[in-house]
This record gives sequence, structure tokens and C-alpha cells, in this order.
Amino acid sequence: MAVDNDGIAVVTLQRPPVNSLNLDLLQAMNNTFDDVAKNKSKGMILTSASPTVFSAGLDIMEMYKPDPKRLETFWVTLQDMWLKLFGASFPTAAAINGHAPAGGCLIATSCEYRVMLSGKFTIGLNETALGIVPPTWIQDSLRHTIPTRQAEIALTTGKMFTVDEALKWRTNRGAEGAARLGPPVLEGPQMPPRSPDQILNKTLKMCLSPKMALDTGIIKLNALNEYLVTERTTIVDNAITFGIKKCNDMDINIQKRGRRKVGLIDETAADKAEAIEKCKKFIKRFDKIPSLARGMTKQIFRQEVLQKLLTNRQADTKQFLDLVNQPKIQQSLELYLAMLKQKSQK
Ligand SMILES: CCCC/C=C\CC(=O)SCCNC(=O)CCNC(=O)[C@H](O)C(C)(C)COP(=O)(O)OP(=O)(O)OC[C@H]1O[C@@H](n2cnc3c(N)ncnc32)[C@H](O)[C@@H]1OP(=O)(O)O
Repeated sequence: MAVDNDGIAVVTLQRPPVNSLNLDLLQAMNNTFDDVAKNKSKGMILTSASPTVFSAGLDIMEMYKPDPKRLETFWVTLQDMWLKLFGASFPTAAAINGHAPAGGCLIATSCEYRVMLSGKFTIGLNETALGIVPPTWIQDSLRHTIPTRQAEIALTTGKMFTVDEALKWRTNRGAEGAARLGPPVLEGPQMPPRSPDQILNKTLKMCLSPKMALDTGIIKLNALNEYLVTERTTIVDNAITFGIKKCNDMDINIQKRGRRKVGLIDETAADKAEAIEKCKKFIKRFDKIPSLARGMTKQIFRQEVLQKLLTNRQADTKQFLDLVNQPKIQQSLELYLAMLKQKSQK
């Protein structure tokens, strides 16, 4: 870990050749995260010493023909790592300078911001493709980063994203998208749009009748509903325009032509130094925000997901141990290791 003059900690994963997460590396990460919290660093950036791999995910050797006690410690330490990183009160960002499969993607999605190097790298949760079911909290990390629908497809297909896909895979709403929502759904003849004042006047007139007065609440709701349905496209357009303006004010990168960024990564960079600079810029956005309020807000925002693991830790561990100890899984791991070895020898 190196802390810069701004008080931002840059933590570099350094376990050659591919930063696979074994017990020792996970323990070192946990100690480092504790130090960052204790030192009251302004924020933390995670990156890798390898020029091509951010992290290859869990060290398969920890799961292949494992020692039972070590395997349990390994899993509990991974849970700890995620609880500390995903739940960190300080700002976190990942400068992803290479491939980030499975556990590598987990680390990245546990951070608040991701900058990935342009190039032939990939990122994603590929567990299902390997015949492994990613536990709830690993799925939750992705769901917390990209929209639920996309997260489900990515998880069930074990999708590995290219850098371009990770940046661009997003919902397409915006001005064009709003138009694609189609015309307002109205029963009967289309009503010309009315302003809220017109609707209120109409409602008040109707309320003059004693019978209608009884239905005041319903009439007001109906009038509001009618207004919202009639004006839907305009309301969506205005909201998007307002959102884009706010994002621009806050220096959040938005493509204006009707495409919102909801990417797996937030930005790309040409090299590691630029990626770190961009991460620093993200962390410095919080300079004027009281850190206690910021940290607590983040933790409340993430609490539901964190709490799910905290209350189910033992069951989650048992599930992992049962899975890994299945002969079929051991066989798959053996084949996968052989395939990786063969590939690396080419
Ligand atoms: C309920 C369970 C939930 C589980 C949650 C998470 C699951 C995981 O994280 S499982 C791990 C999934 N990881 C992967 O599928 C990635 C596998 N690795 C790769 O695809 C490539 O290695 C990578 C693209 C990351 C890098 O490619 P290269 O730079 O070309 O390196 P090599 O492929 O040549 O690898 C060098 C060396 O490292 C060994 N290796 C790679 N990955 C792992 C790993 N995850 N665990 C252990 N060892 C790994 C690879 O076999 C090579 O070894 P040697 O042949 O001995 O040099």
C-alpha cells in the first residue's frame, strides 16, 4: 500500500503470475483494508502489479483436493474480504489494469467506481460457465453495479465482457428510448395534455357537488393519473434532460444522444497511471462531503446486501464446502486446471 500526498491509498495486488486469490493473499488484503480504515485515508484504489491481469479470481488450487480445515478458513476469509471491501465506509475504486474474471470481477464490483484499461482484456462472473453457482452475495455485487435484468443474463450465461462491452452494455432510454416507450396508453379518445392548474380547476369544479365531494380523493388521483399518462413522454424527456444536466454539473460522464451509462465499468484509460488518476478524481469528488455522513449513507445503501451474508454466513460456508467436495466438481476443477496449464504452455 502507498498513500499519496492527497491521503489516497493505492493498494497493489502482487501475487505473480495472475494474482489468484489464495488464503495468504486474502488475509493480506483484509489486513490492508483494516489499515486503510485505521489510517483514515481519504479513499482506496485497488490495482495490480501485473501488466495483464487484475486478478484471475479464486486460486483454484485452494479448492482442488483441499485440506478441509484450510478450505473452510479460505472461504470465511473470502467472505471477510468482501464484507470489508463492499462495506468499507471510505471511498473505493478499482484501476483494473488487466483481466478480471470471477473473483477478480467480484473485487472490482465491490468497489464504488471502476476504470479499466482499454485492450484485449475481459471482466465478468464466469462461474456458471464453469458449472459453479455463484453465491447470493457474489451475485448481489453485480446486481449492485448493473441493472438487475442485465445482471441476471450476465450471471446465467457466465458472460465475460470485453472492455468495450463492459463500458457500453447499458439500457437505452434517453430521448430516443423515451420515444420508444410508445404513445401514452389511454382508454377512449386521446385527451389533449392539460397543465396541473387546469386539472386542479377541473377537480375543484367537480368537488362543488356534494356527492362528488365524497369522491374528492379518487377524483384528484384520477386527474393526476390522467395528467401523468398523457404527459408521460414529456415527463420522461424532462427527467432525462435534468439528469444529464446534473451529471454534467457533477462531471459524471454521460453520452447525450439518448444513451445512459449503466456499465459494468465507469471509464476506460490508456494506461495504469491514467486509470489511477481517474480513480483519484472520483475519490476527490467527496472532498467537500462530510466523511461520516458519506460513509454512513453508503453503508445504509449497501446494508441489506451485507446483512444477508452476515445472517447466513454459516449456511453459505456449508453450501460452499458441500459443493467443492462433490466428486463432480473436483473432476471439473481438475480438467479446468489441466486446460489452463495446457494453454499457458502454448
Ligand atoms: C461457490 C463457489 C463460488 C466461486 C466464486 C468464484 C470462483 C472463482 O473465482 S474460480 C476462478 C475462476 N478464474 C478463472 O476462470 C480464470 C482462469 N484464468 C485465466 O483465464 C487466465 O489465467 C487469465 C486470463 C486470468 C490470465 O491469462 P494469462 O496471462 O495468459 O495467464 P495463464 O493462463 O498462462 O496463467 C498463468 C498461470 O496461472 C495459472 N492460473 C490462472 N488462473 C488461475 C486460477 N484462478 N487459479 C490457479 N491458477 C491459475 C495457470 O494455470 C498458469 O499456471 P502455470 O501453467 O503453472 O504457469
